[in-house]
Amino acid sequence: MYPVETVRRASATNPVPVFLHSKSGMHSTFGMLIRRESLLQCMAESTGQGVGRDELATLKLLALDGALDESAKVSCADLAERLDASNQTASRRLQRLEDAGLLARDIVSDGQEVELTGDGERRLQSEYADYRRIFESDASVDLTGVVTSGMGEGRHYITLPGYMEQFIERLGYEPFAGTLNLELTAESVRKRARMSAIEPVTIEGWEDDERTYGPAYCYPASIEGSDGEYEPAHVIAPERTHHGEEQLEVIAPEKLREVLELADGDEVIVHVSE
Ligand SMILES: Cc1cc2nc3c(=O)[nH]c(=O)nc-3n(C[C@H](O)[C@H](O)[C@H](O)COP(=O)(O)O)c2cc1C
Ligand SMILES: Nc1ccn([C@@H]2O[C@H](COP(=O)(O)OP(=O)(O)O)[C@@H](O)[C@H]2O)c(=O)n1
Ligand SMILES: [Mg+2]
Repeated sequence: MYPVETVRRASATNPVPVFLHSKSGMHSTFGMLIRRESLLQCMAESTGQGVGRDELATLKLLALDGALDESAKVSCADLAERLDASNQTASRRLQRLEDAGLLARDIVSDGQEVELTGDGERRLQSEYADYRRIFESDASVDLTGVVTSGMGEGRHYITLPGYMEQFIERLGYEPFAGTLNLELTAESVRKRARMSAIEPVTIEGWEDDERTYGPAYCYPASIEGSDGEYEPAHVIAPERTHHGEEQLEVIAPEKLREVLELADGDEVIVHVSE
């Protein structure tokens, strides 16, 4: 068991829409997106990052200028004009984006070269996912990864009655005791953020006498191996996890290693859709 403090928690750049689907009243009276936006701002302020709506708009503009795949040259004066802001404001926004790790900058003699970092791209992907959610009803995403062995903890968590009872009721099946772990390709790690365009089934957190257990979000999926495709299954994203974004965990009523004849290193495609 790992101390809870070492656990990676969902953050503003994490695709898992933890806050949108929390049953703790986060979105009871306000529109979801407004609420999330204010939450992001508030998180940014509380961590001193200062990344809010204005900085995100700046980040989008830089991506449109080509700063996503390679560095792009910008001048503060030009940026200021396009943002309808002063030079000083434009400069401050770039600084904040850099401080928050969303933008890499290189000052050159006649301006600066900027490029979005991985976190910067993920932040925009997450915005994009929100818009897909608003405008597209049949959002789906295909993720590719290879089967890996994890820490052997999945079995423990899946079979805890506090989770199991909810799985049976909300997913309509009793999951096999464990999670199939996949190590995603670099491209799929980036694409993963698009999952937040898909409405997950929420498994709520709970507590016993000793500790609290975090919520988890289940995204409907089918799993395609070289031997065929399996459904039903769900990508499970626990709010508290020891894994990074390159690991995807999948649950299903049966042992996927057996039904799809999978072994470590085999490639599978996970089709996630509503
Ligand atoms: C339904 C579910 C709930 C979980 N809740 C917690 C939790 O409350 N605290 C925690 O430290 N880890 C939690 N985990 C995450 C595990 O500790 C771990 O990150 C991961 O699921 C282990 O997977 P592996 O054994 O397949 O590598 C949860 C996992 C699942 C599947
Ligand atoms: N639906 C599932 C869930 C887990 N599994 C496998 O069942 C075993 C137990 O899952 P686990 O999550 O406790 O173990 P690890 O993923 O940590 O190796 C692992 O070998 C998983 O890959 C599976 O084949 N199909
Ligand atoms: Mg597992």
